[in-house]
Amino acid sequence: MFLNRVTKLHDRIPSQQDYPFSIPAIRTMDEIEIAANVTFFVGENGSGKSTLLEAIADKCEFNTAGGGRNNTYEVHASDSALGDYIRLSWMPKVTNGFFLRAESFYQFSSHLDEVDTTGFRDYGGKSLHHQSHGESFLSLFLHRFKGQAIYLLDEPEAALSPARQLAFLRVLYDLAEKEECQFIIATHSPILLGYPGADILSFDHGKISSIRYEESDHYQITRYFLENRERYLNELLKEEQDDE
Ligand SMILES: Nc1ncnc2c1ncn2[C@@H]1O[C@H](COP(=O)(O)OP(=O)(O)OP(=O)(O)O)[C@@H](O)[C@H]1O
Repeated sequence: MFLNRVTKLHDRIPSQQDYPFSIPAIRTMDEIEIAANVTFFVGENGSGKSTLLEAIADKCEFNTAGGGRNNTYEVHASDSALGDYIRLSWMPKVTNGFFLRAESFYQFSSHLDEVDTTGFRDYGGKSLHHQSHGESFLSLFLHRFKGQAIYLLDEPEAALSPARQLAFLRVLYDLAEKEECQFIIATHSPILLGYPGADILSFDHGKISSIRYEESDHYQITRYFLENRERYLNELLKEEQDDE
């Protein structure tokens, strides 16, 4: 493990009312201990997961649109709003890694087409544009990701079928356990969250706190839905009709 703590620099904050400090979990954040090789950020939409992940990518000097340190290309050059207000503590420090952001992966693939001179050696042997969305993600994980590095992934499940999410768990295991790579992953996937031994940090209820897998909404709602689909749908759709 490399990154072991993220500290918010309280004295520098200009206003608690403005983004990103208007987000409750970011406003109340003090210090986050990163306790495992695989850490998940979970929480409701808008709870601040991407904001913090992007700030960590910024401090790692990765391209905040997606990529590693050497990937500079123009795409909504998003200056991290939080990056200047956090400090990362390392033991030891690593500079290798990658920030995966599903929404700008297309632009990253175009950037790679322009600069690659290796026959896409680190990306499965062909342009990412010539692979499906899910295939290109898995190629990245399988070929580009290696030891002594930190990987920041924002909703990697976006492109992956349930079967490929399981395949990703296997890749994650090999990288985290055998190569000792570190991962921080923002996710809504109850499959990915099931990774054994991961630390799950919830951004819900206005604070960032470590929770058990079974405590996550993702696990509870998915489980309840699968076990009670008819009743659940009846209630849900009836409520909508009643509302009309
Ligand atoms: N550049 C910005 N300026 C102002 N507000 C922003 C900006 N980016 C995000 N926000 C707001 O901050 C909140 C947190 O956004 P963020 O993208 O971090 O959430 P998230 O937990 O990653 O959500 P999701 O699960 O939907 O990806 C949201 O309410 C969003 O509208």
